[in-house]
Formats: sequence, structure tokens, C-alpha cells
Amino acid sequence: MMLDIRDLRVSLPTERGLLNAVRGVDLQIARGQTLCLVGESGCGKSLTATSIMGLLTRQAQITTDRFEMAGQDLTRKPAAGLARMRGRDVAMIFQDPTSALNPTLTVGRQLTEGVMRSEKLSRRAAEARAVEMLERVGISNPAARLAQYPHGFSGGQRQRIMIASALMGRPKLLIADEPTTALDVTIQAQILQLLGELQADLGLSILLITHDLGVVAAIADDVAVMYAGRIVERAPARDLFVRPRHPYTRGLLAAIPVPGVTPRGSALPAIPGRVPGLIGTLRGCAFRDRCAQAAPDCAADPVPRHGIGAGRFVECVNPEEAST
Ligand SMILES: Nc1ncnc2c1ncn2[C@@H]1O[C@H](COP(=O)(O)OP(=O)(O)OP(=O)(O)O)[C@@H](O)[C@H]1O
Repeated sequence: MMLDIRDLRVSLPTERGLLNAVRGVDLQIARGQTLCLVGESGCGKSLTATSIMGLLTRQAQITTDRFEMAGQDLTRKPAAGLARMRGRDVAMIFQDPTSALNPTLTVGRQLTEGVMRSEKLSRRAAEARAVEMLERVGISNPAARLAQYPHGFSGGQRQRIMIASALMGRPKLLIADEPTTALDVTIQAQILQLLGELQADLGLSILLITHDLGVVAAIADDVAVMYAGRIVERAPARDLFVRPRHPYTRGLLAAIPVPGVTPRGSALPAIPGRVPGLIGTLRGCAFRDRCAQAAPDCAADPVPRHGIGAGRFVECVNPEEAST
């Protein structure tokens, strides 16, 4: 298992009280597997990712029952362990390459600094690796481009440079938070294809956060659907598209066209209502106010989790039967 997290909880103090943004998340990612984490804005996807990276603000309160990554047990001392692993065993790419790359430093400098420090590589060796990684992500003439600044590259190229930068420490797990959202559609497809190739070539495990189910269909092995700080359904991607069990997953699928899955021209009903506030304790199913199938049982706490075969579960009082 590349990543095994049990009962991750993240709370943030706010003026209105404690915001329980991540409320008991379990996440397992196998070696070489791509897991997509999907859900509406504000459901805790980014906080989950940043806690796995150990990059949350200091005010955040994080607890977990188990936290293992790349063969290391980080449960007891996550901060110290993650500081060691970050940029090496695990690396992250962000939504907006423009803000993540420093405009005043050459690409070569930005790519090499981390590994010169962490692996004590000479400048020459680090530059050779930077050239290798830029080549891998499809930047032409990489040796000459090390001397250039980020503004000399297009948006899509800058995202490729970000990915090259994440690969510099030869990570085993790559966390990508909405890596294609800021890009236009053609470039998005190219970046996704690149991630898929990297995954196959390097045996990377990828945790990809997206609200775009088109992205999921293109790249995911498995999908975890997050709602109000919990994973409410997890399934292999194909199964999830064909047989969504949680009413929320059904709503998401109905609200977003998926190329090759949603018939062209079909109506796309949005999910009525809004995500509940996460200040204070939330009991029972957090989706029940928006759920067409809600019943009195749905207030029961905790919400029952049904396992449906290997790697599949749904957390719902009355999950949908398979629609065969
Ligand atoms: N530093 C912070 N302080 C206070 N609240 C925060 C902070 N960061 C995030 N939140 C809140 O925590 C909740 C979860 O945020 P998070 O960014 O993880 O959601 P998300 O699912 O990634 O959404 P998006 O797709 O919009 O990024 C939201 O209600 C958000 O407003």
C-alpha cells in the first residue's frame, strides 16, 4: 500500500467556532494506482491533500488513527516524518503553475535547488536530472531552457515544468490538486495524458483531486467521492460510473456530462440545496437534507458503511441497488 490513512480528522478554529472540515476520512492507495478524489467545492478535498503533505496551517488540528506512506509509519510523528519525505517520497502539484513557480528564478534554479539540498547532489548532477525530467514531461530542448524564466513558457508548459519539479525527487506518490483547472481544454487533455504516461512509466501512485468527472473518466483507477468532510463512496472508476450507489454520487454524475458516458444533449439537473455548514458537530448523514431518498433513519449516527466487494464501499442508510 502506498498510502494508508484511517480516520483522518482536520479541524480549523474560526470566529464562529471549530470548523470540522475533514471528519474521519479513510484513504488507501495501492502502488501504481491513480485515485481521484471528487466532490463539490468546500467538501474538504484540498485540506485532505494538504494534510497528507503536512502542509496545513499551524492552527489546524489534525488527528489520524493510522498514517502510513511509502512503507513508513507516520502515525506517531507525522510532522517530522513528512518533512523528511516531502519532495522525495511524496510530491504535490497545484492548480495554478503561475503562482507556484517563482518568476524571478530561472527554471533550472527552481528545479535543482530542492535535490541539491535534500540529496546533496552537485549542481551538475541536479541539472542533468532536471534535463531528464523536463524531457520526460515533453519540454523540448530542455538543456537550453534551464536558463529561462517561467514567463518565457506558455501556461501548459509551465504546468509541465511544475510536474517536472515534482518529479525531481523521484517520488513514489504524486498528489495533484486540480492540476488542469486553470488550463484550456486541449492542454488539459495533454496534461492528463502526460500524468497517465508518467504513472505507467514510473509506477507512480497518484492522488488526483478534481471536481471534473471528465478528468476522472480519463485517468482514474479508483474514485473516492467526498461530501461534507467524509468519503461517502469509493469504487473502481468504471463501477462508479456504471453503478453509482450513493445518492450524492448519482447526483454528481447526473449534474456533469461525462464524454462517452452521458448521452449528448441530455438535461443535467444540478443537486438541489447546498453543502451543510461544518462548524460544530454534524450527526447522521450530512447529505440527507438534499437527498430525494432521505428517511428518518438517515439521522442515525454513525451512518452505516456497506462494503460491496473488493475496494468498494458506500456510506448510506439506503444505498441504491445496482441498476442493471
Ligand atoms: N485556512 C482555513 N481557515 C478556515 N477555513 C478553511 C481554511 N481552509 C479551508 N477552509 C474551509 O474548509 C472547508 C474545506 O475546504 P477545502 O479547500 O478542503 O475544500 P475543497 O473540497 O478542496 O474545495 P475546492 O474545490 O473549492 O478547493 C471549506 O469550508 C473551507 O472554507
